[in-house]
Amino acid sequence: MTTTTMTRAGAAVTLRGVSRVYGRGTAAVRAVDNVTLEFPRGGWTAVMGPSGSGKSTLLHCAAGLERVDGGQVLLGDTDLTAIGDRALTALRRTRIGFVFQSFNLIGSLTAAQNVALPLRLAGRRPRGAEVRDTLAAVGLADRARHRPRELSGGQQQRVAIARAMVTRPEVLFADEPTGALDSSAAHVVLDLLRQMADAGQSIVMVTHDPMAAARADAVVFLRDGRVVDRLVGAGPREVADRLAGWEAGLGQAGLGQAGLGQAGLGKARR
Ligand SMILES: Nc1ncnc2c1ncn2[C@@H]1O[C@H](COP(=O)(O)OP(=O)(O)OP(=O)(O)O)[C@@H](O)[C@H]1O
Repeated sequence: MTTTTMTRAGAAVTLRGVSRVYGRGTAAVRAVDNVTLEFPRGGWTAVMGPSGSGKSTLLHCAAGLERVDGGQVLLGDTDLTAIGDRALTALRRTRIGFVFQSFNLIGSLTAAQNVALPLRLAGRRPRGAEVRDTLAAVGLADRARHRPRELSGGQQQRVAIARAMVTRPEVLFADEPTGALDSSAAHVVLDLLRQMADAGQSIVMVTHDPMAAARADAVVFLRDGRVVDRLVGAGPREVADRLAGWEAGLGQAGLGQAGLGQAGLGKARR
C-alpha cells in the first residue's frame, strides 16, 4: 500500500452534481444523489458502502454504461452527458475498460479471442503480438488457447482484465472484481491491479472487501447515494472499521459515540 498518491495532473473522471433516479413518484429511488467527485488520473480509487448505497450505479454512470438524470460526467475533458449514443458507444469501446464480478467472458471463444474482441468491436484487426502481450501482462501467456471453462476463476478474471486493457483505456472500472474469487486468487488479481496503478493506470473499483479496498490509494464511502466519507492510505482494519460505522448507520460521529474501532473523526490522512 502506498501512502503517497502519485497522480498525474487532472482528473481521469469528474462527476459534477450527478444523480440517477430509478422509478417515479413515491416509488422513486435516488440511487445516486447529487454526487460531486473526482477520480484522479493515475490513481486507484475504491468505492465502498452498505448494500444498496449506489456503488454499482455510480460506477456505471462514471463509465458511461448508464445515462444520468442530472449533472455531468467527464472522462478527461469529454462530457459524456453531452454526446449521443453512437459516440458514447465508441468511447466505451476505446477509452474505458470494464471488469465485472462474474468475468462475463464468452464461453465459446479462447482466452486470446476474448481479449481480441474489443479491438474487433472497435473495427480494428488485432495484431497477434498485441493480444499475446496483453495476456502475458496478466501472467497468462501460456493459456491463450484455453476456453473459459478450462481456466480457474482467478485466471478467468485475469483474462477479463486483459480484455478490458487491450485497448489501453484511460480508466479501468471494476465492479467487485474479487467478489467471486477465493482469497489466494483475489490476491493475484489485486497484485495485478496494484502493479497497473503503479504503472500509471487510472482504476475505479467497487468492493465490499476491506482487504481489497486497502490496496487502492483512496477509498470513497457512499451511503444513500451520497459520498459521505473518504480515506487515503488506510489499512484494512481502518477501512473495515469505517465501513462498519457507515453500515451501522452511525457515520463518523456515531463511531466515536459507540466506540467502534479506531476510525476517529479525523479527515482523510495522506
Ligand atoms: N435497474 C434498477 N431499477 C430500480 N432500482 C434499482 C435499479 N438498479 C439499482 N436500483 C436501486 O438503486 C439503489 C442502488 O443500487 P446499487 O446496485 O447501485 O447499490 P450497491 O451499493 O451497488 O448495492 P450492492 O452492494 O448490494 O451491490 C438500490 O436501492 C437499488 O435497489
